[in-house]
Amino acid sequence: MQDGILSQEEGRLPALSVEGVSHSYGARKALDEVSFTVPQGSFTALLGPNGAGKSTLFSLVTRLFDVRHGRIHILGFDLTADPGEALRRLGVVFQARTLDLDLSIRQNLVYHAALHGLSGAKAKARIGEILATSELRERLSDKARNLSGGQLRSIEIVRAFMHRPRLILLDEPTVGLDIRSRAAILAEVRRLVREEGVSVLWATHLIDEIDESDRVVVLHQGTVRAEGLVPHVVAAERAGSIGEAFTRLTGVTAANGREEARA
Ligand SMILES: Nc1ncnc2c1ncn2[C@@H]1O[C@H](COP(=O)(O)OP(=O)(O)OP(=O)(O)O)[C@@H](O)[C@H]1O
Repeated sequence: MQDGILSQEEGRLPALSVEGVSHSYGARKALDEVSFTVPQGSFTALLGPNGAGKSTLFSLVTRLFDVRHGRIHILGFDLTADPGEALRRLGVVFQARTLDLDLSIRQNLVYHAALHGLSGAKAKARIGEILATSELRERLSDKARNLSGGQLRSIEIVRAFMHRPRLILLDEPTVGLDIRSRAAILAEVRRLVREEGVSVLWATHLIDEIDESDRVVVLHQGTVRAEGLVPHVVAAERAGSIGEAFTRLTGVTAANGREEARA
Protein backbone atom coordinates (compact mmCIF):
# COMPACT_ATOMS: atom_id res chain seq x y z
CA MET A 1 0.00 0.00 0.00
CA GLN A 2 1.38 3.42 -0.95
CA ASP A 3 -0.18 6.61 0.37
CA GLY A 4 -3.67 5.16 0.40
CA ILE A 5 -3.53 3.65 -3.09
CA LEU A 6 -5.04 0.18 -2.98
CA SER A 7 -4.06 -2.83 -5.02
CA GLN A 8 -6.91 -4.28 -7.08
CA GLU A 9 -7.26 -7.17 -4.68
CA GLU A 10 -7.41 -4.92 -1.59
CA GLY A 11 -10.08 -2.85 -3.31
CA ARG A 12 -12.53 -5.76 -3.22
CA LEU A 13 -12.03 -6.83 0.40
CA PRO A 14 -14.07 -5.60 3.34
CA ALA A 15 -12.26 -2.96 5.38
CA LEU A 16 -13.06 -5.00 8.48
CA SER A 17 -14.29 -8.53 8.80
CA VAL A 18 -15.17 -10.00 12.19
CA GLU A 19 -15.96 -13.72 12.11
CA GLY A 20 -17.29 -15.72 15.05
CA VAL A 21 -15.51 -13.63 17.68
CA SER A 22 -16.17 -14.36 21.35
CA HIS A 23 -14.58 -12.83 24.42
CA SER A 24 -15.09 -13.43 28.13
CA TYR A 25 -13.97 -11.68 31.29
CA GLY A 26 -13.73 -14.66 33.63
CA ALA A 27 -17.17 -16.22 33.62
CA ARG A 28 -18.83 -13.16 31.99
CA LYS A 29 -19.23 -13.50 28.24
CA ALA A 30 -18.92 -10.00 26.73
CA LEU A 31 -19.02 -11.11 23.05
CA ASP A 32 -20.65 -14.29 21.79
CA GLU A 33 -19.90 -15.45 18.21
CA VAL A 34 -19.94 -11.91 16.81
CA SER A 35 -19.73 -11.66 13.00
CA PHE A 36 -20.13 -8.62 10.73
CA THR A 37 -18.28 -6.65 8.07
CA VAL A 38 -17.48 -3.02 7.37
CA PRO A 39 -17.42 -2.63 3.57
CA GLN A 40 -14.85 -0.26 2.12
CA GLY A 41 -15.94 3.36 1.91
CA SER A 42 -18.87 2.83 4.28
CA PHE A 43 -19.90 4.68 7.41
CA THR A 44 -20.98 1.80 9.64
CA ALA A 45 -22.55 2.58 13.00
CA LEU A 46 -22.03 0.00 15.74
CA LEU A 47 -25.18 0.68 17.72
CA GLY A 48 -25.54 -0.78 21.19
CA PRO A 49 -26.58 0.28 24.67
CA ASN A 50 -24.06 0.50 27.50
CA GLY A 51 -22.56 -2.91 28.18
CA ALA A 52 -23.37 -4.28 24.70
CA GLY A 53 -19.71 -5.14 24.10
CA LYS A 54 -18.59 -2.27 21.85
CA SER A 55 -15.44 -1.38 23.81
CA THR A 56 -14.49 -5.04 24.13
CA LEU A 57 -14.77 -5.42 20.36
CA PHE A 58 -12.58 -2.34 19.83
CA SER A 59 -10.00 -3.71 22.27
CA LEU A 60 -9.82 -6.85 20.14
CA VAL A 61 -9.59 -5.01 16.79
CA THR A 62 -6.81 -2.77 18.13
CA ARG A 63 -5.01 -5.80 19.63
CA LEU A 64 -5.21 -4.53 23.17
CA PHE A 65 -6.64 -8.01 23.80
CA ASP A 66 -5.68 -11.17 21.90
CA VAL A 67 -8.36 -12.70 19.69
CA ARG A 68 -8.73 -16.11 21.31
CA HIS A 69 -11.92 -17.20 19.60
CA GLY A 70 -12.80 -16.27 16.02
CA ARG A 71 -10.95 -14.22 13.40
CA ILE A 72 -10.57 -10.56 12.55
CA HIS A 73 -9.24 -9.27 9.21
CA ILE A 74 -8.43 -5.68 8.26
CA LEU A 75 -8.34 -5.26 4.46
CA GLY A 76 -7.76 -9.00 4.25
CA PHE A 77 -4.85 -9.09 6.71
CA ASP A 78 -5.39 -11.46 9.60
CA LEU A 79 -4.93 -9.50 12.81
CA THR A 80 -3.38 -12.46 14.60
CA ALA A 81 -1.17 -13.83 11.82
CA ASP A 82 -0.16 -10.51 10.23
CA PRO A 83 -0.67 -7.77 12.84
CA GLY A 84 1.82 -5.29 11.34
CA GLU A 85 0.10 -5.13 7.93
CA ALA A 86 -3.36 -5.10 9.52
CA LEU A 87 -2.65 -2.33 12.06
CA ARG A 88 -0.85 -0.14 9.48
CA ARG A 89 -4.24 0.29 7.80
CA LEU A 90 -6.04 1.19 11.00
CA GLY A 91 -6.71 4.52 12.76
CA VAL A 92 -8.40 4.76 16.16
CA VAL A 93 -10.13 7.38 18.27
CA PHE A 94 -10.60 6.00 21.79
CA GLN A 95 -13.23 7.17 24.25
CA ALA A 96 -10.64 8.63 26.63
CA ARG A 97 -8.77 11.81 25.67
CA THR A 98 -5.22 11.09 24.55
CA LEU A 99 -3.69 14.38 23.32
CA ASP A 100 -0.70 15.79 25.23
CA LEU A 101 -2.17 18.98 26.68
CA ASP A 102 1.24 20.65 27.08
CA LEU A 103 2.13 20.33 23.41
CA SER A 104 0.79 22.46 20.58
CA ILE A 105 -1.81 21.00 18.27
CA ARG A 106 0.75 20.87 15.47
CA GLN A 107 3.26 19.02 17.69
CA ASN A 108 0.64 16.48 18.72
CA LEU A 109 -0.17 15.77 15.08
CA VAL A 110 3.42 15.73 13.81
CA TYR A 111 4.62 13.40 16.60
CA HIS A 112 1.83 10.96 15.90
CA ALA A 113 2.59 11.06 12.17
CA ALA A 114 6.29 10.40 12.90
CA LEU A 115 5.30 7.17 14.68
CA HIS A 116 3.81 6.08 11.36
CA GLY A 117 6.96 7.05 9.44
CA LEU A 118 5.80 10.38 8.00
CA SER A 119 8.45 13.12 7.73
CA GLY A 120 7.74 16.52 9.29
CA ALA A 121 7.18 18.09 5.85
CA LYS A 122 4.75 15.36 4.80
CA ALA A 123 2.92 15.60 8.11
CA LYS A 124 2.49 19.37 7.73
CA ALA A 125 1.19 18.96 4.19
CA ARG A 126 -1.26 16.31 5.39
CA ILE A 127 -2.48 18.56 8.23
CA GLY A 128 -3.11 21.35 5.68
CA GLU A 129 -5.04 18.91 3.49
CA ILE A 130 -7.32 17.58 6.24
CA LEU A 131 -7.93 20.97 7.83
CA ALA A 132 -8.24 22.86 4.52
CA THR A 133 -11.71 24.15 5.28
CA SER A 134 -11.59 24.08 9.09
CA GLU A 135 -11.16 27.02 11.42
CA LEU A 136 -8.90 24.78 13.51
CA ARG A 137 -6.19 25.58 10.93
CA GLU A 138 -5.74 28.87 12.78
CA ARG A 139 -5.18 27.08 16.12
CA LEU A 140 -2.25 24.81 15.19
CA SER A 141 0.27 26.73 17.32
CA ASP A 142 -2.00 26.79 20.39
CA LYS A 143 -1.36 24.44 23.27
CA ALA A 144 -3.90 21.62 23.34
CA ARG A 145 -5.06 22.67 26.81
CA ASN A 146 -6.47 25.91 25.37
CA LEU A 147 -8.96 24.13 23.11
CA SER A 148 -12.53 23.17 23.99
CA GLY A 149 -13.59 19.53 24.43
CA GLY A 150 -15.15 19.48 20.97
CA GLN A 151 -12.05 20.98 19.35
CA LEU A 152 -9.79 18.46 21.10
CA ARG A 153 -11.95 15.62 19.82
CA SER A 154 -11.74 17.07 16.28
CA ILE A 155 -7.96 17.13 16.54
CA GLU A 156 -7.93 13.50 17.72
CA ILE A 157 -9.95 12.64 14.66
CA VAL A 158 -7.49 14.51 12.41
CA ARG A 159 -4.69 12.62 14.14
CA ALA A 160 -6.37 9.28 13.38
CA PHE A 161 -6.52 10.25 9.68
CA MET A 162 -2.88 11.46 9.43
CA HIS A 163 -1.29 8.22 8.12
CA ARG A 164 -4.13 7.63 5.61
CA PRO A 165 -5.54 4.52 7.26
CA ARG A 166 -8.18 2.61 5.31
CA LEU A 167 -10.30 1.85 8.39
CA ILE A 168 -11.01 4.15 11.32
CA LEU A 169 -12.60 3.04 14.58
CA LEU A 170 -14.25 5.65 16.77
CA ASP A 171 -15.43 4.55 20.21
CA GLU A 172 -18.35 6.81 21.27
CA PRO A 173 -16.40 9.87 20.11
CA THR A 174 -19.12 12.39 21.01
CA VAL A 175 -19.55 11.40 24.66
CA GLY A 176 -19.55 14.47 26.89
CA LEU A 177 -19.91 16.96 24.03
CA ASP A 178 -22.77 19.42 23.53
CA ILE A 179 -25.24 18.90 20.69
CA ARG A 180 -23.57 21.39 18.33
CA SER A 181 -20.09 19.92 18.77
CA ARG A 182 -21.52 16.43 18.31
CA ALA A 183 -23.19 17.37 15.06
CA ALA A 184 -20.03 19.12 13.83
CA ILE A 185 -17.87 16.06 14.55
CA LEU A 186 -20.30 13.68 12.86
CA ALA A 187 -20.45 15.95 9.80
CA GLU A 188 -16.65 16.16 9.66
CA VAL A 189 -16.21 12.39 9.81
CA ARG A 190 -18.89 11.86 7.15
CA ARG A 191 -17.11 14.41 4.92
CA LEU A 192 -13.81 12.54 5.31
CA VAL A 193 -15.52 9.23 4.49
CA ARG A 194 -16.85 10.79 1.26
CA GLU A 195 -13.70 12.63 0.27
CA GLU A 196 -11.05 10.09 1.28
CA GLY A 197 -13.04 6.90 0.64
CA VAL A 198 -12.02 5.72 4.10
CA SER A 199 -14.18 3.21 6.01
CA VAL A 200 -15.49 4.08 9.44
CA LEU A 201 -16.82 2.01 12.31
CA TRP A 202 -18.53 4.48 14.66
CA ALA A 203 -19.61 3.02 18.01
CA THR A 204 -22.53 4.76 19.64
CA HIS A 205 -25.46 4.21 21.98
CA LEU A 206 -27.28 7.24 20.54
CA ILE A 207 -29.95 6.59 17.92
CA ASP A 208 -29.91 10.17 16.60
CA GLU A 209 -26.31 9.75 15.42
CA ILE A 210 -27.51 7.33 12.76
CA ASP A 211 -28.32 8.54 9.27
CA GLU A 212 -30.62 6.92 6.68
CA SER A 213 -27.65 6.28 4.38
CA ASP A 214 -25.52 4.51 7.03
CA ARG A 215 -24.92 0.85 7.54
CA VAL A 216 -25.71 -0.28 11.03
CA VAL A 217 -24.67 -3.23 13.18
CA VAL A 218 -26.95 -3.63 16.20
CA LEU A 219 -25.08 -5.18 19.12
CA HIS A 220 -26.88 -6.16 22.30
CA GLN A 221 -25.66 -8.25 25.25
CA GLY A 222 -22.67 -9.43 23.23
CA THR A 223 -24.54 -10.63 20.14
CA VAL A 224 -25.26 -9.07 16.73
CA ARG A 225 -29.02 -8.58 16.41
CA ALA A 226 -29.04 -7.03 12.91
CA GLU A 227 -26.67 -5.80 10.23
CA GLY A 228 -27.27 -3.84 7.02
CA LEU A 229 -28.23 -0.53 5.51
CA VAL A 230 -30.60 1.39 7.76
CA PRO A 231 -33.64 1.11 5.42
CA HIS A 232 -33.12 -2.67 5.19
CA VAL A 233 -32.92 -3.14 8.96
CA VAL A 234 -36.02 -0.95 9.42
CA ALA A 235 -37.96 -2.90 6.74
CA ALA A 236 -36.87 -6.30 8.09
CA GLU A 237 -38.31 -5.36 11.50
CA ARG A 238 -41.46 -3.85 9.92
CA ALA A 239 -40.62 -0.71 11.87
CA GLY A 240 -41.22 2.97 11.13
CA SER A 241 -37.73 4.13 12.10
CA ILE A 242 -34.34 2.81 13.14
CA GLY A 243 -35.25 3.65 16.75
CA GLU A 244 -38.31 1.45 16.58
CA ALA A 245 -36.34 -1.32 14.84
CA PHE A 246 -33.74 -1.11 17.61
CA THR A 247 -36.40 -1.53 20.29
CA ARG A 248 -37.88 -4.55 18.49
CA LEU A 249 -34.44 -6.12 18.18
CA THR A 250 -33.26 -5.52 21.73
CA GLY A 251 -36.33 -4.92 23.89
CA VAL A 252 -34.90 -1.60 25.07
CA THR A 253 -35.55 1.99 24.05
CA ALA A 254 -32.58 3.54 22.30
CA ALA A 255 -30.98 6.57 23.92
CA ASN A 256 -31.31 9.88 22.15
CA GLY A 257 -28.52 12.46 22.44
CA ARG A 258 -30.92 15.42 22.36
CA GLU A 259 -32.88 13.97 25.25
CA GLU A 260 -29.70 13.06 27.16
CA ALA A 261 -28.51 16.66 26.76
CA ARG A 262 -31.80 18.00 28.18
CA ALA A 263 -31.75 15.60 31.15
N1 LIG B 1 -12.47 -5.48 32.48
C1 LIG B 1 -13.67 -6.04 32.62
N2 LIG B 1 -13.88 -7.00 33.54
C2 LIG B 1 -15.09 -7.61 33.67
N3 LIG B 1 -16.15 -7.35 32.91
C3 LIG B 1 -16.00 -6.40 31.97
C4 LIG B 1 -14.77 -5.70 31.77
N4 LIG B 1 -14.94 -4.81 30.75
C5 LIG B 1 -16.20 -4.96 30.34
N5 LIG B 1 -16.84 -5.90 31.05
C6 LIG B 1 -18.23 -6.36 30.87
O1 LIG B 1 -18.36 -6.81 29.53
C7 LIG B 1 -19.60 -6.40 28.96
C8 LIG B 1 -19.36 -5.53 27.74
O2 LIG B 1 -18.72 -4.31 28.13
P1 LIG B 1 -18.18 -3.23 27.10
O3 LIG B 1 -17.47 -2.16 27.89
O4 LIG B 1 -17.43 -3.90 26.02
O5 LIG B 1 -19.55 -2.65 26.52
P2 LIG B 1 -19.84 -1.28 25.79
O6 LIG B 1 -20.88 -1.56 24.77
O7 LIG B 1 -18.56 -0.67 25.32
O8 LIG B 1 -20.45 -0.40 26.93
P3 LIG B 1 -19.97 1.01 27.48
O9 LIG B 1 -20.39 2.00 26.46
O10 LIG B 1 -20.71 1.12 28.77
O11 LIG B 1 -18.47 0.91 27.66
C9 LIG B 1 -20.35 -5.69 30.08
O12 LIG B 1 -21.18 -6.62 30.71
C10 LIG B 1 -19.24 -5.23 31.02
O13 LIG B 1 -19.70 -5.12 32.34
